[in-house]
Amino acid sequence: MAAGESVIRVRGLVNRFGQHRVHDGLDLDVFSGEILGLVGGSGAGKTVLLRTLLALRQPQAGSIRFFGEELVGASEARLRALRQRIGMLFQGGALFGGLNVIDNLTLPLREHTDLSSAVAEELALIKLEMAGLEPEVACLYPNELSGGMIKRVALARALIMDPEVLILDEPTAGLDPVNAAAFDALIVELSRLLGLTVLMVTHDLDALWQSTDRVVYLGQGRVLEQGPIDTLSQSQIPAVSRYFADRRSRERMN
Ligand SMILES: Nc1ncnc2c1ncn2[C@@H]1O[C@H](COP(=O)(O)OP(=O)(O)OP(=O)(O)O)[C@@H](O)[C@H]1O
Repeated sequence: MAAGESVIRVRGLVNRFGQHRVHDGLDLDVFSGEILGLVGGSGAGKTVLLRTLLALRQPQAGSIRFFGEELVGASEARLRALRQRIGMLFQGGALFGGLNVIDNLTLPLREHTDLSSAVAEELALIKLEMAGLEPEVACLYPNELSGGMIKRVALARALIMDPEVLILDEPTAGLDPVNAAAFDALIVELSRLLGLTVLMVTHDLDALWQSTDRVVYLGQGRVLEQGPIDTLSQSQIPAVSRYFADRRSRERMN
């Protein structure tokens, strides 16, 4: 897909819980090769949007195109094929506690490919290295890993099927500033190296400044404003400027 084309194109998205319209005609584009930050106040609908993009939830109305293909109403077989082109890093890592690192990493390969165990393990070790981890980590269990290592293993697993799009839900939440900055730098490096398109939900101002090409602010069920972070952080829209002022004062207190 050429740079500048929409990898994800959302139009007129409506998500409703009873009378509560979380998304009310939301339009969003994620362009090929960009790192897009998604922000918004608590309850703005960021998680519901990610779940809808991953087809874990059917919206009440609207269109979602991934790589030009409509996802809303697609067959389970088509969704499986699409999901293989998307890497997802959930908050907290979502690693399987009963499996060691190498088995967590090779699980998607065992489910979706016919690769031999030896090749799958070789690939997993390459992804571990890409995520900045030593091969010795492969035989550890999740409860033997630090918070930063869990994020990196989860990132290695998100990359295991060579996705074209990476979706990250608060990737640096819970990390100290040094580990968070290192993780942000890794995301930028991998995105450039692999030509990945990245959609990242984050409240972390440092991550927004260091990593993103563009930021989208979600509010009142729609995209209220979008642009580079220096533009957004000086927005004249009251909800957006309040959000950034609030984040700045929280980060000063930490
Ligand atoms: N399964 C559900 N049933 C009813 N309401 C829901 C459900 N899931 C989400 N909501 C509502 O949808 C709204 C958006 O929730 P969502 O989790 O997407 O917010 P968010 O932007 O991710 O917030 P935060 O930054 O606090 O994580 C909230 O008002 C929430 O209560």
